[in-house]
Amino acid sequence: MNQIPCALTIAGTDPSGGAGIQADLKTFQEFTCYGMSIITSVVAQNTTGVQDVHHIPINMIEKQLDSVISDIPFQAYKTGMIANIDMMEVIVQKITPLNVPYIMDPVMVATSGDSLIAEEARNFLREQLLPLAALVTPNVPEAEYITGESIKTVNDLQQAAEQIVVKHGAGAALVKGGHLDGEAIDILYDGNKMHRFSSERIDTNNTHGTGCTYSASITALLSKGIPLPAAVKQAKDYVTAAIRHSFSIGKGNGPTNHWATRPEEVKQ
Ligand SMILES: Nc1ncnc2c1ncn2[C@@H]1O[C@H](COP(=O)(O)OP(=O)(O)O)[C@@H](O)[C@H]1O
Ligand SMILES: Cc1ncc(COP(=O)(O)O)c(N)n1
Repeated sequence: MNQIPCALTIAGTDPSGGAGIQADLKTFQEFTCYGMSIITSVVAQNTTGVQDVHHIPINMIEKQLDSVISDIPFQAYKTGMIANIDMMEVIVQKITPLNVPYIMDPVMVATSGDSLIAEEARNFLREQLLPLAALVTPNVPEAEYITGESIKTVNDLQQAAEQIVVKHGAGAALVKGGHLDGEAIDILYDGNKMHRFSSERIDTNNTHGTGCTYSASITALLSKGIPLPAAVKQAKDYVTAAIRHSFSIGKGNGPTNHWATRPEEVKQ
């Protein structure tokens, strides 16, 4: 057994450092969790949008997974951008035997509006990957796709969270209200209880990578054995501070600030 908590992310890259693998590893580091990463796609993107995408060949994704899984135990892992069905199939095959929490950020569209996964892969993601997840963290458009229902209110967030667990088979669902108006309210349904996490809405365009940062924080905390509602509460506080102190760098939606609120154990 490792002394240090270890977490793995399986996702695409962001050379401008705000989203994807880069955001995940920065977040793991801030939570004093040893971070590892499997790259699915190299994405030419920045704060203004996605310029191009190069998908890593399937056999290299498989080999990367084998390299990590055969060598270093980890206590939680997450997926972000998985662009097509072939990638999803190899990931399902490799992760199904793992007996640690799987956090799925069902990444479909970047903050800039660019699509990050093939149209036909969305269905596969919902039918094959989602039921393996201990937690899935959709934003409003993603939850609308998964449930087929439109989401406009907090009540709709609650219904979507319940449906994603009861009907679609995720262990728990955290439906994020970042795309609604008013307070930034997220709803967690853990199969037993509805939990509500809210913060004031911060007036900023710097929200590039907020979803990646949030799900990576939860993954890091779960790798330490922190129970799910407490992990989401701490992660919500972290991402809110990271948005509040976000950087106005770049020409578009700037990135979050990972140094804004260091977790307690780091401060001590
Ligand atoms: N302007 C904002 N002010 C405060 N919190 C926000 C803001 N925008 C998003 N959030 C929060 O950031 C987190 C990520 O949510 P969201 O932006 O919906 O996800 P995604 O990046 O996947 O689209 C959620 O906790 C959401 O409530
Ligand atoms: C490789 C990659 N993965 C995910 C996102 C979504 O980012 P956001 O957290 O802003 O929704 C992104 N822009 N790029």
